[in-house]
Amino acid sequence: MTPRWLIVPAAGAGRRMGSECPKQYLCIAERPVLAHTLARLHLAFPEAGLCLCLQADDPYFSAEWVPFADYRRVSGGEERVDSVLNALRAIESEAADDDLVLVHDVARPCVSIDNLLELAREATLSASGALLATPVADTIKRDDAAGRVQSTEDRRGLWQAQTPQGFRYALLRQALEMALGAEGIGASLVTDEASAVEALGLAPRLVAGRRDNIKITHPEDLALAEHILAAQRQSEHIQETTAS
Ligand SMILES: Nc1ccn([C@@H]2O[C@H](COP(=O)(O)OP(=O)(O)OP(=O)(O)O)[C@@H](O)[C@H]2O)c(=O)n1
Ligand SMILES: C[C@](O)(CO)[C@H](O)COP(=O)(O)O
Repeated sequence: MTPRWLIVPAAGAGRRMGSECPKQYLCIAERPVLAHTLARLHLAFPEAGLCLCLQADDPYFSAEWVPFADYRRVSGGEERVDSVLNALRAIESEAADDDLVLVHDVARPCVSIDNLLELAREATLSASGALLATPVADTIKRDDAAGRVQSTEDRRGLWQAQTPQGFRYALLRQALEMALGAEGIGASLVTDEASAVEALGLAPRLVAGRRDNIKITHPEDLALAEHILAAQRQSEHIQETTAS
């Protein structure tokens, strides 16, 4: 099932990147990260409605990077999860309770089409939604707040969450309104949409994704993303050549 709505949080400041402009506007292969991410989402879900969360005074954005016919610009919030809730509120009058909503970080331009389609399928089948994730492949250490190892964590059963994460509109709206409400767990603990749904006592499905669906966060991630996108383009070219 193709999602009715795509929410793309793109209102972050990119502090950990330390660049002049927010990381979503840094260029890879002569196009901003934002353009790559939106193009990838459009390739998978051309008919979806896009809600793009941007800083209200974002001076970098250009509509030329938006391939979607149906798109809305939504003001971002203080935290990532606030931006997502703003988008859900913005489409309230148009959304049906069982509309499938996918939320995908603008900072993840390398997500594969196959993973996007598989996540949408699993999110459709799971009443509690679904998220892309990868099993932890490194040993996990917990520090003692003084730069030393306090403990080694049992990594069995641990996953690194990615995006997209997909849920029905009514469930995601209820989960975020409750998590961020006066009695909620608060934005600092809602670092992804799934955690708000889990706070309702539900268990979203984990969908094993590719490890190269990286979130561009630190300076070294940009060159890595550029390499991944180049390799994906080469692979797609080879597949097209073989098919023709
Ligand atoms: N108030 C916010 C904060 C983040 N994001 C978006 O959420 C995604 C994941 O957040 P993160 O990687 O933390 O981005 P930043 O918050 O920009 O990075 P930093 O924490 O380094 O400032 C990004 O696409 C970012 O643009 C958002 O829409 N609104
Ligand atoms: C949503 C997310 O990408 C899942 O791993 C991650 O939680 C975003 O965290 P950030 O600190 O807002 O980058």
